[in-house]
Amino acid sequence: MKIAVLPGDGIGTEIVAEAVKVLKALDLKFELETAPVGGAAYEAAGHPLPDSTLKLAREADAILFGAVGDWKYDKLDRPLRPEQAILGLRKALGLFANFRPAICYEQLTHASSLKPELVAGLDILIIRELTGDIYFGQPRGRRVATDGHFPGAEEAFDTMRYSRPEIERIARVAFEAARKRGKKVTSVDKANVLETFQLWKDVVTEVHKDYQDVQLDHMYVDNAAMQLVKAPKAFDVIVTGNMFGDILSDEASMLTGSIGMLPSASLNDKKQGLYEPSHGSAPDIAGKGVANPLATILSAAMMLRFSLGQAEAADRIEAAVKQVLALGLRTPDIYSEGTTRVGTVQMGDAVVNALR
Ligand SMILES: NC(=O)c1ccc[n+]([C@@H]2O[C@H](COP(=O)([O-])OP(=O)(O)OC[C@H]3O[C@@H](n4cnc5c(N)ncnc54)[C@H](O)[C@@H]3O)[C@@H](O)[C@H]2O)c1
Ligand SMILES: CC(C)[C@H](C(=O)O)[C@@H](O)C(=O)O
Ligand SMILES: [Mg+2]
Repeated sequence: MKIAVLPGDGIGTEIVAEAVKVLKALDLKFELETAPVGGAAYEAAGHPLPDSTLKLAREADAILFGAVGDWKYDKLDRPLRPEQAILGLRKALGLFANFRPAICYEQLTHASSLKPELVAGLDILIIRELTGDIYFGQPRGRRVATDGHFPGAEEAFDTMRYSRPEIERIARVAFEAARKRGKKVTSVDKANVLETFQLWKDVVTEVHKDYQDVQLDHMYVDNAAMQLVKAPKAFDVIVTGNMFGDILSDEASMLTGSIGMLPSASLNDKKQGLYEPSHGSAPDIAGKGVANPLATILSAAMMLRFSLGQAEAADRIEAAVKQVLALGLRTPDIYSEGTTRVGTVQMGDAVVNALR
């Protein structure tokens, strides 16, 4: 089993080190190969996704990814910015299905942004389409406006696009996932305004005919953002487009206590996968040893389950995380009174100890 380890920038290196430590503590044989990505790769090789890193990612059975980005690269031309590395990997490997489970662990109900009773037992799954939408739609660019409110002014434009097969395959992923859990899918769109999402709604409704055992609801994204904080437990599986999924998953992370608790899996149709926390490189806390490594450690568990056929090892990691939380250990982002504040490395060590 070959795992490509791409730590990236900022807290990426700190949290991936902890996940690697946890993987190494399992009695499994992995070949781990590390490569630079993002700003780190730009510094080392002049490009955020060097060919050698992409090659390694393609050849590996799975990819463990940290995070990329830093404000200092904001002035670079877009193709050279660190974020292009993760977008490029998703596109190159066809990782269209992004699973972002928002689970509120029993011990963290008091760390959530919502009242404990609203999040106790929360277990929802956001399935975000990851290789389409306005993120990748062409054309895009800048030009001088020839119409609109300010003809002659500089304007910028992006294109929101989805094709029928793109929607169909992500809808199937969502219905299949719902079949194994709460049997309910909420498809989140903006069909009242956007043609792209009218097609989305039509196609999801058609695909649903093959999944009559699963309940399907449609919800506009603005309402979904509101319902997520009003009554999050009313959701089971949420399926949505690339941009709405990006935003709603950060929102959902706060129900779990912190974005440092939200893992993710990005899969293609061959079940090859990239596993990363849903958060970014957190430049504000990078290098301070305080980042929460649990989202990355839980992403490693998803990797074992989805790409490496090691469900038992995944269960063990998840149980170890629960045990560490039960011991009262908390990085600052999930700290609450009466618990013990620890740093990134101590948290990783505690998970390793709990595995033993
Ligand atoms: N997949 C990725 O690599 C990815 C994802 C999101 C953002 N980014 C990039 O990261 C950079 C910073 O973006 P941002 O600040 O908007 O988002 P961010 O997710 O990096 O940080 C948002 C807030 O959450 C906190 N946070 C994030 N992860 C945490 C953790 N594990 N433990 C504790 N606190 C944590 C940060 O300290 C910050 O206050 C940008 O360059 C952005 O483009 C990359
Ligand atoms: C860094 C950025 C390109 C990325 C996204 O928007 O997909 C991030 O926010 C995420 O959620 O993984
Ligand atoms: Mg995001």
